[in-house]
Amino acid sequence: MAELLAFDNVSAGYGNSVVLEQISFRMQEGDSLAVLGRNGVGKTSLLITLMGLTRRHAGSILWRGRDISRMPTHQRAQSGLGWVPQERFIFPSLSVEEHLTAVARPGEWTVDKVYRLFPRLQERRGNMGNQLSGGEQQMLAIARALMVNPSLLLLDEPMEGLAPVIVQELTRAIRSLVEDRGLSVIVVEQHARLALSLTRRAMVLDRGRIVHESDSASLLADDDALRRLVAVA
Ligand SMILES: Nc1ncnc2c1ncn2[C@@H]1O[C@H](COP(=O)(O)OP(=O)(O)OP(=O)(O)O)[C@@H](O)[C@H]1O
Repeated sequence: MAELLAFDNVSAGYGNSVVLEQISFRMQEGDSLAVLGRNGVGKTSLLITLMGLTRRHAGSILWRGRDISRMPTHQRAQSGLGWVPQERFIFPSLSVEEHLTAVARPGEWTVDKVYRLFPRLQERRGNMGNQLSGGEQQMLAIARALMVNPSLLLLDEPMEGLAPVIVQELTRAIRSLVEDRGLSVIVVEQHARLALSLTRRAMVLDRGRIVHESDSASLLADDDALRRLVAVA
């Protein structure tokens, strides 16, 4: 399989402060990676460093073998990085369908296809962003990222603050993206067990460094390691 992404000794942060230190990892096409860790250890910073929104102090980021370390954020998105930020950024005065058509790029994903993945969005197609529940906004944020036809989907705490029934719906959709369609994903999640059940590989951060890497299934089966690394009960 072709190499999709490589972080090579990346240190990055905000202004002079460094919050990610010497991060190195690789992803192949079709890989799925859970990024776990306690609050404030740098999980979101990892995703936004990939999107070019932190200050890089050292190291390089290779995307399909090309160094994108200096590439502006919009070009990273155009080259196949589909970012679903924690804040969701849904526009109050655009309808569901307008959110989707506004960003559409040619490729596998169409409005009809994302409606099949999220039937709830089809029911709400004419509703404005501010008329959606938190769960529907999250579905729309993922659907909008898919409309750009990304090669790698970056999900930042997609289940945060959502009711169990919505978490189930989102889990089903993300699982189908990963398992049936072979889409490459990085999932940052506080729900460690859920993220591990959705992915093939896992990485745990602590104070900006990688402190654990393994396949997701073996970490999921190791209660002691989960407690020690991510404080999961
Ligand atoms: N815009 C910013 N400016 C300065 N420091 C920041 C900024 N955003 C995050 N930080 C700091 O960077 C560190 C890592 O934060 P980050 O949000 O990446 O962690 P996280 O693991 O995603 O946490 P959480 O689970 O709480 O979202 C924290 O110490 C945080 O205070």
